[in-house]
Amino acid sequence: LEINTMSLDWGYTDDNGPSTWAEKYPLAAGARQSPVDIDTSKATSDNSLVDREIDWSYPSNCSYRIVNTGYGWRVDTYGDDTALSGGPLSEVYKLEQFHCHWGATNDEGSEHTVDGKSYAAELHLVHWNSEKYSSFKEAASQPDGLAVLGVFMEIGNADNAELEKIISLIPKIIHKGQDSQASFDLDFGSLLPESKHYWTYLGSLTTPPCNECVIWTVFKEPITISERQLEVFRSLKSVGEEDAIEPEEGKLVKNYRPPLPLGNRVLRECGP
Ligand SMILES: NS(=O)(=O)c1cc(F)ccc1F
Ligand SMILES: [Zn+2]
Repeated sequence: LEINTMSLDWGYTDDNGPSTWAEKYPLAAGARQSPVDIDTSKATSDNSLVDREIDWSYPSNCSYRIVNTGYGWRVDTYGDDTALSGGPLSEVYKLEQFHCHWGATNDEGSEHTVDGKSYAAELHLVHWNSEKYSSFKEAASQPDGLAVLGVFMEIGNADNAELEKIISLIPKIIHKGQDSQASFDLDFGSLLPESKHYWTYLGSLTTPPCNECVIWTVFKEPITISERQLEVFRSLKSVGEEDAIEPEEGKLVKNYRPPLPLGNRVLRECGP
């Protein structure tokens, strides 16, 4: 008798959420985990980052694939002519993908918090050290393998026009496993805040297997998205089309990991 419990290995519900991850993914209990609460009084602005602003160059027109991972949407880029350098980075990193985390209500949803404050959502642009390693997969097993840019998102009256290009594709990927190929000109510059001021620290992937391979750079200034746009995120489903469940079930209303202790890690900042 084979019972298909279809239970996810991990997720964000009470029985498979962040507090249970370490049972199957021991790295989740490590001392260099992400996200963290950014205690601004602990941030040091030593001279190591002075005039080392974070530099990115992304293409204006590119083809992308957006996929419903079951944990949210993810846009896979074909990071050929992308480059991230400067700031805390010693090498040039290539953009692999970007995705988002959000909550069921607007007073939660970001993964990093600032002095205990959550934002409504958080955008992650994931890069890998293509100077030292030969693939994203290999880089994800190295302590300096990945560089993730974190951008806080708060609710404003206006839609975010760049994000709208992605949101318009979400109705095509409502169910887990669905994907959509699109080539659109995405101005990444407007997915990032005007100010380049940031905090940086050494951390991990915020989902299992929680590898401790990320140099995190979190921008201080949030970007704004509209409530409607955030509702579209929440309309995604964590189950496949074939999983017969009630229409309201399986909705991805939250996919963020709460903060872990910074421990004795250094939190640096660049810019006021
Ligand atoms: N949320 S994250 O940016 O830490 C992340 C990036 C990946 F490429 C894979 C898993 C992750 F959890
Ligand atoms: Zn993420």
